[in-house]
Amino acid sequence: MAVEPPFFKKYKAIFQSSADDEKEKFPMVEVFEEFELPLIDLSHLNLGPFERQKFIEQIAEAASEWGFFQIVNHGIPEELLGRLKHEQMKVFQQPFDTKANKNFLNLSAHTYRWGNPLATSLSNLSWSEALHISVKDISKMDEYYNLRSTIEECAAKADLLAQKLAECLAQNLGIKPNYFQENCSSSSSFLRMNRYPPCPHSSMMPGFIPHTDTDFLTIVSQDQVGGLQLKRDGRWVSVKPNPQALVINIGDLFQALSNGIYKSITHRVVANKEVERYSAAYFYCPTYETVIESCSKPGLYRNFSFKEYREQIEKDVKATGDKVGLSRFLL
Ligand SMILES: O=C(O)CCC(=O)C(=O)O
Ligand SMILES: [Fe+2]
Repeated sequence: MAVEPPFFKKYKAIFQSSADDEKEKFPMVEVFEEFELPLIDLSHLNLGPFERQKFIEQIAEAASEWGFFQIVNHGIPEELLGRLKHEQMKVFQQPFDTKANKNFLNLSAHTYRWGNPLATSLSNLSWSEALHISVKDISKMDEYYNLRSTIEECAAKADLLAQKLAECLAQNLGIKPNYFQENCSSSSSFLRMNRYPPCPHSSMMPGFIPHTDTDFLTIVSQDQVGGLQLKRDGRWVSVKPNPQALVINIGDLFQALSNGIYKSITHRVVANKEVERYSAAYFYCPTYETVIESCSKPGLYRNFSFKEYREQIEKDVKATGDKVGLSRFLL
């Protein structure tokens, strides 16, 4: 039984119509270099007040200059991340028909995504498959015990790490220390496992379309293949994989909360031509009722609840094929 999603079959018309369209040919190859993101050592947080302050300044600078950074000594054991990848490989090796079944893993119908249902051209067709799981639903996954328990363990560890980072970033802005404890519950976040099959046309189409993340911050564990790119000064920059590090990026909600000081940066993934790539991302989110309000005045954005933000995105994606995002909420 076939494992790979039927990209060519489903998107036949798009592949045919773009075959002789010169414009479509090389949208993915304008990368100029592989970049090492700011690399920050989390163990400094526990060395005393001076080191802690230095750590906070470092991540705050990375969050405002880059919107992205990497952390080492992050407290999520390498063994656990290895186990997650192993389980991830196993689950994506299931037949496509099994993965696409609406009851797959006993989770909701939209958990499994492949390609982009709204793709209109190669440039907005994602050559990847993903399992997007709400943390509150993990306990329902009773059939795949190892996957479930591994995800559970990862989500718990990632949640603590996300909270720690968010609190440091907030402290730098003068936001009260318990802001995240009050507004994020351990089940308001999401975990996404991504798989990028080898892509014969990786110079023509993204593995994951350019986007910003809809959360406070994201923790990404990527394997050695590479392909994650972020937009900096109008150019695409590749993030060099570092096996010891986790990638952290600021999401839309922290950009709004920080009144534009921290940047939610557009990023994408380019799939590899020959080998598959895996990544897992933890999206640190508040409860739906949480109202996001700029921490300083005058605010760049009007207040909005997380629920309103998600609903607006859903509307925009349906209407335009893309998320409009924070610019909708500018004052
Ligand atoms: O695969 C990656 O490295 C990043 C994936 C990503 O940006 C996402 O899942 O939002
Ligand atoms: Fe992302």
